[in-house]
Amino acid sequence: MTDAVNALPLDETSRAALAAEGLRYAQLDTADTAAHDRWLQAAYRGLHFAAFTPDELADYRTGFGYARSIGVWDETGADASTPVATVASWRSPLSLGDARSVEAWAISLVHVAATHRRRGIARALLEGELRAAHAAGIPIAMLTVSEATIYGRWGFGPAAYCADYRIATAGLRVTAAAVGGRVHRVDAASLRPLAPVIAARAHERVGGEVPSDALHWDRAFALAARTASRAPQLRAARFDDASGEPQGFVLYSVAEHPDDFSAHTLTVEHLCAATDDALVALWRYVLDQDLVGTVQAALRPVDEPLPWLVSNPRAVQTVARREHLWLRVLDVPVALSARRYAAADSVLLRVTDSLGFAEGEWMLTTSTNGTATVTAHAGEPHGAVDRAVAIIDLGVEALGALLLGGTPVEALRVAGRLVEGAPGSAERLAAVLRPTRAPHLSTWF
Ligand SMILES: CC(=O)SCCNC(=O)CCNC(=O)[C@H](O)C(C)(C)COP(=O)(O)OP(=O)(O)OC[C@H]1O[C@@H](n2cnc3c(N)ncnc32)[C@H](O)[C@@H]1OP(=O)(O)O
Repeated sequence: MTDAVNALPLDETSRAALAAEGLRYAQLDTADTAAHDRWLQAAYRGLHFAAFTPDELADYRTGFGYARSIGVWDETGADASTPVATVASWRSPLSLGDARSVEAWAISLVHVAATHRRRGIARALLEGELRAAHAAGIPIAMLTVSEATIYGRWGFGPAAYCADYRIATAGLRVTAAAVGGRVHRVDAASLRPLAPVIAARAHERVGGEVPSDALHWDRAFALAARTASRAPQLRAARFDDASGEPQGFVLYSVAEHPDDFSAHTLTVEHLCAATDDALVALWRYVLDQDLVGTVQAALRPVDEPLPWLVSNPRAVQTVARREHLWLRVLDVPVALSARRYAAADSVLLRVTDSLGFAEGEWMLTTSTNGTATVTAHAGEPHGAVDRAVAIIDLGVEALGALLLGGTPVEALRVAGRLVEGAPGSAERLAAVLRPTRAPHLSTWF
């Protein structure tokens, strides 16, 4: 059953727009098992995943039932009971670093069947989600995307980035100083209960993280029907600090090299560290494996200290770097006042938003203790503000991109995505937003 906190009312504007097209827009009744199964099959088929088996459907019905699942049905189609479009959403904390977080509306499983594309169905779904979340007082919407070309038009901007690394480990030494505590090789399944606990601690250290649900962790640990066949390949290690407290873990698999038994490839499936010591110790464990020539790790932080842990920084190749978490600000004062800031200053943000939620002039005033106040700037028209204030004109998608401090202000200025209303304003905003660690999201949702 959809969790009560996620059961926001259906958006009437989108319902009417789709009804005018002869389409029924409705919230899925997750108590109806057959309807739920058809919705799940349609949503995942829309993303080109293989069809679910009955066991897999049972996992997903239970594991994903908390979400608000919406479908669009075409009663004139050959299979009228299967939705031609889907979207799922739920309330979730979004980490902001410095042990802070803010509530956000997570949006996922957006799909429109190939038979119904380019008729405005996705627009109705997305705008419906944004209006529903805004009406419920949720300050930010967020998603991870299939294509980076889709969501900017609805005010989302890329706010956290990720990198894929490949490390040539032959002859490579880990030069980082040894840390206290120790790494234990363990059964993957034994780690499963600890994973969300350690992840929650790790997420406090960085902006951009979103807690994973139980089904996600079951899949990661090869305990779900969908991934059970991977269990024999899955290896695990746990890091305990000097007092014996688990502070990190790594899940990995090793693929044999067809010709060279000393050049296998180790893939880091998930490395989670709640402390610096855990991070260093787990990377040491991974990189020190004999008979491995290559280590690869995807979806890692862009500021991973890997090159600085080893004897040869060039052995660490960044094979991909891309945007990962997209944010859409719905309530500027709540979104901006939730995080900590790196410097004291006053910045007037003049935000344009075609959907209206974030439109306005907002005064961000930060103090030396890192806190901020954000108020609607009711005073002067453009250009007549206090000369001591930095002034930035920007669209809501640029505001989303900047929110966690992971997108360079200067790059947005050069690209014309923001405009200085007073000289030096971009540099001042960058100083205010600078995070300790690059924002990072270690999963998809
Ligand atoms: C958060 C997530 O779930 S990410 C997963 C997104 N889903 C997928 O990638 C699955 C495959 N793709 C699809 O299902 C569909 O093509 C969707 C959902 C991307 C788009 O659905 P549609 O109903 O065709 O979109 P709709 O007709 O409402 O188009 C709205 C706008 O988006 C644009 N658009 C639609 N698809 C794309 C695309 N793939 N790339 C760029 N722009 C697109 C349209 O041109 C239109 O632009 P406009 O601003 O000029 O009006």
